[in-house]
Amino acid sequence: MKVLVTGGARSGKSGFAEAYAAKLGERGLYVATAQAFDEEMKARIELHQADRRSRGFHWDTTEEPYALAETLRSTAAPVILVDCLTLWLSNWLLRCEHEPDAERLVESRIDELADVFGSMSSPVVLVTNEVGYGLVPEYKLGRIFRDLSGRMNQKLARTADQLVLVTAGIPVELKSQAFRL
Ligand SMILES: Nc1nc2c(ncn2[C@@H]2O[C@H](COP(=O)(O)OP(=O)(O)OP(=O)(O)O)[C@@H](O)[C@H]2O)c(=O)[nH]1
Repeated sequence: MKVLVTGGARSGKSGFAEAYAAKLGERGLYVATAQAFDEEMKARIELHQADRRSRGFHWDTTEEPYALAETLRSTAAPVILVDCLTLWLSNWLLRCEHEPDAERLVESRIDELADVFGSMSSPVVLVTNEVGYGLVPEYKLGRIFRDLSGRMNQKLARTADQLVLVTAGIPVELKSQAFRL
């Protein structure tokens, strides 16, 4: 079962993805891609960790800002939840930003991730963001990020058995296993 959960910031997508993943298996691996660059982010992450504990979500946690494909390939966890791909993408773009072919380099990471996602036999839930609804970003890097995010989501949604859009806390199923072509 390959699930892609998408939505805007604070849409409730992480909470939904976590509850859904917990239904797919009692134990699993939570893969966090966020990095605590400042105190605000550190506090936010600690809050998430405390919140998970208080809700009785006792999965193993791993923090992996870059090597997602490798993590998915090597894990023996019965269920995997990754939160979130947008930060993972941004981590890669910032790492490659001074390379002349940054966009192509990051795109090849997306392709690698999509390949691994397609070959997963254990249930996996990936969380991503809808980033393209606003204004065209003023800076080139922002525009590249927006385009890569859109292409990444399309590639993963094509492979997913199920695509869920979360808006204002309400999950809407956009693709179900029954409609997989
Ligand atoms: N490093 C690390 N990051 C974590 C951990 N738990 C959660 N996160 C990160 O927290 C982020 C999600 O939190 P927020 O940014 O507050 O949520 P949001 O995506 O804006 O809001 P929702 O749409 O409501 O989920 C994800 O990118 C996770 O990677 C953890 O244990 N370690």
